[in-house]
Amino acid sequence: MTTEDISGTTAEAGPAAVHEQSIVRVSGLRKEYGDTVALNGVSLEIGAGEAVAVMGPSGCGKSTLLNMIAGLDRPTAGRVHVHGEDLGAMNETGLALFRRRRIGMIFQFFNLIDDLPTIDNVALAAQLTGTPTRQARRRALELLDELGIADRQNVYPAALSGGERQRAAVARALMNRPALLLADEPTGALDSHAGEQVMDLLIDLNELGQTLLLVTHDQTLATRCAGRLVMMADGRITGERTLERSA
Ligand SMILES: Nc1ncnc2c1ncn2[C@@H]1O[C@H](COP(=O)(O)OP(=O)(O)OP(=O)(O)O)[C@@H](O)[C@H]1O
Repeated sequence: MTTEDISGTTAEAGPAAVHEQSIVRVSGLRKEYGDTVALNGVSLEIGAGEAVAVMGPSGCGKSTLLNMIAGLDRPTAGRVHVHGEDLGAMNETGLALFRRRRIGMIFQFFNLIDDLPTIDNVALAAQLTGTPTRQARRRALELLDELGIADRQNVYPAALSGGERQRAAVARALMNRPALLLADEPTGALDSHAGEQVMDLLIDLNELGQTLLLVTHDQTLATRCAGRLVMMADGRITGERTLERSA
């Protein structure tokens, strides 16, 4: 696999460029849901090419942080910059465009569309940004091929295994060559073998230069895939450390 083939991230974001350029800059982030303070002053910077895992007890604000960085929800206070863009300065249309073009997301339960064959689930991500159908399907097929599931292109999600579904979801997330790949418990619904495959895939992508932010309860996933671990509790970052990737 080459960087261009799969992540589409160019050499400028390769391992040598780690930290030279911030992909994520979050400062003083606060998020309230009624009386609940989900985030209470979170600041975090992620350099190009980094793989960062966020861990912490249930309800500590991990998914809320991910959602703010993805522009899926707006903070009560604080700033989020992704790839140099200030999310707070964007209107809803701008945020939707930003998400489609700059962010790839994978979730525990894949979020594939049941009524679309695998290839169209993947291609749709590019079609929504205006890429012509033929071109989008061509890239979708290339990605499915790189991820080892090209033979499943015409199968509907219900007939895919868990690991194949997550691979399809990764392909969809990579369609628009995102600056940032966000993963929320990406192995949470998978058996150990499929989980291993998805971990290997995330490691490969990061080694090719893809910046990765991962939320997980799974210590193995964090230590295998990430180079930095950020610990959260009660809506705050309580510590962080560099990880030696355990291959
Ligand atoms: N849309 C929402 N409306 C109201 N409260 C919310 C909403 N989203 C999150 N919360 C609350 O904010 C807090 C942080 O939730 P969040 O989902 O970010 O935690 P988490 O660390 O990701 O948890 P888990 O590990 O269980 O997924 C929790 O108290 C949660 O109940």
